[in-house]
Amino acid sequence: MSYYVEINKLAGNEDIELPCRMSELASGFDLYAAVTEDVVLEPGKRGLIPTGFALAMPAGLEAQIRPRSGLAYKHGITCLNTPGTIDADYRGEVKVLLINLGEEPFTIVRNERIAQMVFQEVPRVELKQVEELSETVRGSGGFGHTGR
Ligand SMILES: O=c1ccn([C@H]2C[C@H](O)[C@@H](COP(=O)(O)OP(=O)(O)OP(=O)(O)O)O2)c(=O)[nH]1
Ligand SMILES: [Mg+2]
Repeated sequence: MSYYVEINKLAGNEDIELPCRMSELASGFDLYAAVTEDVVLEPGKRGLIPTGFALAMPAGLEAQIRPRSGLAYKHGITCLNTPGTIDADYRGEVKVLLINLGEEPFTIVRNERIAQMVFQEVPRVELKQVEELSETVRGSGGFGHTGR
């Protein structure tokens, strides 16, 4: 399936790159930091990083905000709430909640790629309350009950 998603650059962010696929078949659009000055994340600290844009997705889509593996591997930088959820009806600025799990301070500079955004289809589900659930072999076994 292909979709059109509207994107709106917010005032003051004319210089910020639009989310961008870095290769033809990349799952994610890389997101660029719209910080107005350098932000230093000390080890163990988190920060809500603006991206300078807002979206309007059609019903039935969501966007997930995911870490970039390079930043995670090299610097311990990840998304605290990964995958972040952008609802189809959200019209505010998309933001990225980063946390520094590394040992060194990490500086985020304007227009640096900090995370990626993956669009997903979301089925429309209604919950139906019942008195008893259908039986399965697994039943209520979970959390490693099949072994390590
Ligand atoms: O990484 C994220 C996660 C969320 N959001 C925005 C878009 C999303 O639609 C909204 C709400 O997110 P979520 O439902 O995860 O947060 P909540 O704590 O449940 O807030 P709310 O009560 O506003 O739904 O915040 C972001 O910009 N970045
Ligand atoms: Mg919510």
